Amino acid sequence: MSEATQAEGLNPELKKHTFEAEVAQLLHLVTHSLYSNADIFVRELVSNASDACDKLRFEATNDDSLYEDDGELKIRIAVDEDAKTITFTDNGIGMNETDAIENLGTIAKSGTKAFLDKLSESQKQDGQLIGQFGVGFYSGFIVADTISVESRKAGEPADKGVRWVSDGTGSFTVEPITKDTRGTAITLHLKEEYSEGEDNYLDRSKIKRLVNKYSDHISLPIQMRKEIWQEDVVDDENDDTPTGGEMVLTDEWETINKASALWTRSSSEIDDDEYVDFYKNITYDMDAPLTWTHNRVEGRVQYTQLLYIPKKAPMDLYTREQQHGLKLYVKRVFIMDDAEQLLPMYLRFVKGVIDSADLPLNVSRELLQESRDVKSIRDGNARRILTLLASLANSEDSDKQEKFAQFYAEFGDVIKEGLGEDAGNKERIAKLLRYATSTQDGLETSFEDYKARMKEGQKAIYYLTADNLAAAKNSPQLELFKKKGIEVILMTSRVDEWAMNFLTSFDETPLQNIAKGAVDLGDLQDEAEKAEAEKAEETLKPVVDKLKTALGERAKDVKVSTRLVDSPACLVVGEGELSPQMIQMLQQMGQDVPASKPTLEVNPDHPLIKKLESSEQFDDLAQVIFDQALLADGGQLEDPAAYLKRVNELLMR
Ligand SMILES: Nc1ncnc2c1ncn2[C@@H]1O[C@H](COP(=O)(O)OP(=O)(O)OP(=O)(O)O)[C@@H](O)[C@H]1O
Repeated sequence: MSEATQAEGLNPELKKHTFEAEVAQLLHLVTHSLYSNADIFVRELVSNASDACDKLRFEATNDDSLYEDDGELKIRIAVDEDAKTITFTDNGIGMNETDAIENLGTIAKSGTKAFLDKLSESQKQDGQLIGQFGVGFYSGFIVADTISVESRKAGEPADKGVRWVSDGTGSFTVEPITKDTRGTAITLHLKEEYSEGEDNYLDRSKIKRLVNKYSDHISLPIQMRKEIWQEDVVDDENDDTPTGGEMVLTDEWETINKASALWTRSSSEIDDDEYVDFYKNITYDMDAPLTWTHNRVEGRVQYTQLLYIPKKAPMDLYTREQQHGLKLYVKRVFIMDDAEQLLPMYLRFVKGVIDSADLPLNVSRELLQESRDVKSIRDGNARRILTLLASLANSEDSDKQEKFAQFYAEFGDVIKEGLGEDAGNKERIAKLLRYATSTQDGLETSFEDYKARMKEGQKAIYYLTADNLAAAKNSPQLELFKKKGIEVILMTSRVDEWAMNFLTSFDETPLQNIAKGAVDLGDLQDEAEKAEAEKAEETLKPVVDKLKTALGERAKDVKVSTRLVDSPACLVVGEGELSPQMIQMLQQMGQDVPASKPTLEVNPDHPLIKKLESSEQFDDLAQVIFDQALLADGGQLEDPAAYLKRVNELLMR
């Protein structure tokens, strides 16, 4: 702490102190780098005043007399245009001389000191960066050339008050004063440039706006003197033309914030209407939310989460520029909107508020990205939302089931992205997924339901991806499964194939895409069938070889199929390879995907394949069979005109 010296020629009790070296450095940075963020002083001083009230409330739990018959904690902001000052007054815990010297002359937090030391010269010019750590009280010096603090500590006599004054350069003075009221009044003597023109902080409406923007949810009343509209009084009896009135300041104080942070209240005291109103307030959604969850989370980081799931997906859910994330508060002080670090991408539709006392007040987006505390909040939020969804999905209550169905119709595809993004929650996400199947049309079969219906001896969950339900149901790949009465999950959304790359099993049962790799029905295939397949492979070998030559570069290979019943042929890609549709989709999205060729599988029992062997138009027929297999798979022909020409020629024979 600084050495006190007697200031010459002034109050004999006035003592001059020099700032701790780091404070002087910080003050220099604050005034030189933060001028473009000048507004923050309002937030910082209101937040300090609110903290001081919180501290008093806490101390008073053991000693009621600290309230000194003034238990109504509040913050007042007064503007004096003549003196060019703005004063923040609170009736919180207050400070005595020792406190003032200690708290306003040093930097208490070791982290801030370390941060300061690490900054390079150019970084010190960077307002964003400087704003990251708690500039707190010192932010007042961005706009003020002198700050005077008058304070008296709760429970101490009136003559133990203190006046602390500084111009924010190298030193400050303290002197004893008599102050009847408990608490602190901080007066900023505004610099010329902040008391006129665009940046005029003497403008009451500007201060009100800033309080509403940053501190609306401070749970104490923040008051300003009430202004009323005074009509111009017309004296001239002969002339009653209105000449316009003016705003007049009254002696009455009015509360300018809502003074209640919904999320800080216990959920048992909040009714549904309040939750819905608050949601509408923060989202501008006209509709009520589908559901919400409100919790105090204790653990490594303590925070309150109030998370909402909207009823409808926004138009821009899939555009990259979509604003998402939660509102972040630190100790009820608004920090930022759309804090995207607080939620994983696949939960970008969730709205709400996070309030943590463990994050620094001046936390920036960059800092959020690196913070372990933020990661732990993000993980907590993801788990909480997935649990909420699971409780809807598994509920016996038809209302909740209906809500889940509504949710799934709007956001089902987005949460599938989580399979790739959030490996830790893959199982939880997989449990929420619902599909149509070859035996059930509605989007309602879960992997769990499917497993419960699996045939005896079935070792895998079979699924098929296609562009739409009709294409999936008519897919040649499905024929053998239909014949054997094996249910297959039909996935028809664009993200399915991509998402399923990340999910290879569910609850220890492997998941198998029936259009990829060899069909392995395991115990569901009997010995006789296997023997027959081997025989067919042998007899058809000359045709298969000839097909390979005819198709050339188009097919990777040609094989005798065991999965076809009614169709002559189908296309198959290798295990782990991308389907032709997926390749096409990625290419449309501008991604550089290496082309990979499918294998043509032919049905040895189909008349068309049988006819091939002796056909004079072998080559044309081979191309047509390949093209049709591609069409049946939902693919697009490279040369539709050539295909039609071939088909027409064959028809005319
Ligand atoms: N209105 C006030 N009443 C009582 N004490 C105050 C008041 N304003 C500031 N102080 C004291 O001064 C200290 C320094 O304030 P400052 O805003 O610089 O840091 P902080 O509030 O501790 O940190 P941060 O602002 O980053 O949360 C506070 O910790 C508090 O002890």
